[in-house]
Amino acid sequence: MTLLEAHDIRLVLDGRPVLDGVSLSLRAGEVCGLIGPNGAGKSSLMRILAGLRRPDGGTVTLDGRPLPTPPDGATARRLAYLAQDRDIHWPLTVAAVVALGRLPHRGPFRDNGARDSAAVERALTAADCAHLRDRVATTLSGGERARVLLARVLAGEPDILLADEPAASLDPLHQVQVMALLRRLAHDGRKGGSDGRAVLTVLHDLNAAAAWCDRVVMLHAGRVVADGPPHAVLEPDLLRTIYGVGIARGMVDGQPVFVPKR
Ligand SMILES: Nc1ncnc2c1ncn2[C@@H]1O[C@H](COP(=O)(O)OP(=O)(O)OP(=O)(O)O)[C@@H](O)[C@H]1O
Repeated sequence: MTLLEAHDIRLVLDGRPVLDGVSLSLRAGEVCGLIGPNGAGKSSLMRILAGLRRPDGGTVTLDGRPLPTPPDGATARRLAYLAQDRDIHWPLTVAAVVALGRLPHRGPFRDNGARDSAAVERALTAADCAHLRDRVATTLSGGERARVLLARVLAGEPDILLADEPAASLDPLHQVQVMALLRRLAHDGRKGGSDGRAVLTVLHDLNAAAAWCDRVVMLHAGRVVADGPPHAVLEPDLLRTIYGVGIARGMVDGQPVFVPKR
């Protein structure tokens, strides 16, 4: 079942085509990786799918209806967006930053109720931030900040998560934890609500894309050039053409590995 769908999206910035006829559908129960070189248009597409930017052409639908842009309350409860930018500008405690993720559920002028507090606790634990709860968020390391901002979107308990490079500044343990978390979020939703849940995540790490994604969409120069299972999209000839560097593919302990060649 398709939850979120972009059809023939076009975006022009500073007179330059950034997205040129992009179509992509996100289905319930899947983790879909969005890959492609720097400047391919990945973040621009994510912002359009999150309802934060209007495209110059094409349509985005959520549950078959036009996506409100900017998102309304019902949309914000269903769909969350984790931006690539990991800055935290407010000198709030980590617990307070994560609690902001409940805003779509409780409104701006009410305190968190028991259900909100429980969701915040679950999110702090899931993103391995519980021990940071009383720290002032602006004093955290880059990786710690990244996990806190992930916890903030998880606290909103979204059905659809759009995550822009969620594991980019994380150490190997936390990379694995975060990718496993995204996979659980999408796959466990299959068993739960009738509509299910889904994750679309921008990744530069091809190993992570192969290990964790059900499907990979490759963007190049504002166009989708491949869309399919990881083994089909992460194909050495295509990777060399798109990235402009040879990338060796092998298997280690039953897991595909990708190594850019010197
Ligand atoms: N506000 C803007 N004004 C003009 N050009 C922009 C603007 N935002 C993005 N661009 C350009 O649009 C193109 C796509 O940018 P985008 O951030 O979507 O790429 P990306 O695939 O996410 O790249 P990266 O992997 O480096 O994060 C780039 O060439 C970028 O310079």
